Amino acid sequence: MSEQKITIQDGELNVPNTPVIPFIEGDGTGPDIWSASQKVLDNAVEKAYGGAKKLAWKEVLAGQKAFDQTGEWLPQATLDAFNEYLVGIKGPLTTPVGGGIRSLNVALRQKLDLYACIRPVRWFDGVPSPVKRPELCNMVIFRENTEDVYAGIEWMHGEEGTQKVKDFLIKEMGVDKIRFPETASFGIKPISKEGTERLVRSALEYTIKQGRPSLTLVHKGNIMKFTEGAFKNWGYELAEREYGDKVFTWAQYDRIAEKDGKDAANKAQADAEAAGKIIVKDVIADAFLQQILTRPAEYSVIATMNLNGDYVSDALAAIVGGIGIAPGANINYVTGRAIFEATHGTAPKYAGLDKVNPGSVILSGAMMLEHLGWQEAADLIYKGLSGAIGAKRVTYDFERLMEGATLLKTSEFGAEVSKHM
Ligand SMILES: NC(=O)C1=CN([C@@H]2O[C@H](COP(=O)(O)OP(=O)(O)OC[C@H]3O[C@@H](n4cnc5c(N)ncnc54)[C@H](OP(=O)(O)O)[C@@H]3O)[C@@H](O)[C@H]2O)C=CC1
Ligand SMILES: O=C(O)CCC(=O)C(=O)O
Ligand SMILES: [Mg+2]
Repeated sequence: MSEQKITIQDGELNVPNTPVIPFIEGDGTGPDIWSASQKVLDNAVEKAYGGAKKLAWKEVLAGQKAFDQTGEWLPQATLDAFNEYLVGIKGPLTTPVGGGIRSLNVALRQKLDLYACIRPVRWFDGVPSPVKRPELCNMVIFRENTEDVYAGIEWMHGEEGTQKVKDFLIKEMGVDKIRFPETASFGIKPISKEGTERLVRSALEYTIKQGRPSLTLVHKGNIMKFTEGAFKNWGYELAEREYGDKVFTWAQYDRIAEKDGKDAANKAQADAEAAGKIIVKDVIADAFLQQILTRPAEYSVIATMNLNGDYVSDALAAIVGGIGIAPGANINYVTGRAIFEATHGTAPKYAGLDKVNPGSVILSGAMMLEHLGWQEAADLIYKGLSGAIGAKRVTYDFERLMEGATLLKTSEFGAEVSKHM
């Protein structure tokens, strides 16, 4: 079978039977996880299609391996490959704290304009959880992936440029609220209408397609009024303008309540729900983080900005069993470009030990197969993973919390997933 490129036409992917899929192995635990995951993906495709379809893997470099081999952390050839082949997958890449290179993960998302980070959070039967009813947590996070403080526009105290920024703020803009101006560093948080609208549109399209009941805009708009507050307002406006016949928003609720009273607003919402409309609502981020523990069933699809999405992803992953089983995708729905990756990082203390859970990358691979339209292969992965967990043959993260479980290495768990397909 000859290898071919995935292409896109009129917003639809054309997926050949042997698509070239660029992959980054990743830093830290990345190589262990990738090696196990790649085998699971290949086995699922082989079993689903009996050789009629095959993933043609193409390794591309990023992170430490790229630096060692090319002197660059993120070579242009890697970006070119993701641009050319459209759909790829990656292991985690290390980002130093407080200095050094900026995040390569963020750079990939920004340079390829992968504006939506989609992280489904669902519980697999038998996975140990810190809450009593983990099955009530069934959410899909749509995290804006290119803006916010992740733009990396910041100035370190004492460095060139910081004085200029401070002078501009204080002298030209009349800012008098910088508590310790002599020792302050500064950061900028850009949130745009375009960025918000394309993210919320993607989340709403997903909500409609999946028949989910609600979309919640998570923000800290009470404090950051013109960035996070604007996200909320632009989100509601977009929902009403483009999906008016399919949604009922809490902005509409407020307008009805103000004009005709709360009873009328409650009735309008109940009527909308009865008519199968999607409820578009919002919640302030700190309240959301407590309600995902106390009332998780009230939330379904979540749309939020970059930093909130990062925090919320790990918090929700913990509820359904932790970061070892938390997949994700970075997608641009217009260009068709996508890179699938786990929510977790490189877990450096476990690097090279063949120890950590490959579940997040395996499930990210299943998301990739679904994105390609290879649902049969994705379903085999869900079946295999459920089977391995059901047999209580799991990696350390689950084994330490499960009674009567058998401890497996990363590679052994991968093989166990394949066995149960
Ligand atoms: N997209 C990406 O590539 C990401 C990269 N990073 C980067 O990764 C590096 C390390 O970040 P850190 O904050 O330590 O976060 P990590 O997610 O790498 O690790 C934190 C903890 O999560 C648990 N964990 C992580 N991965 C797994 C796994 N596969 N199976 C089971 N448990 C797992 C471990 O918990 P325990 O100790 O309880 O065993 C680990 O100590 C940083 O440089 C960071 O920037 C971070 C997030 C995403
Ligand atoms: O890029 C990084 O190192 C961290 C990214 C991260 O935590 C995330 O995307 O969830
Ligand atoms: Mg994170």
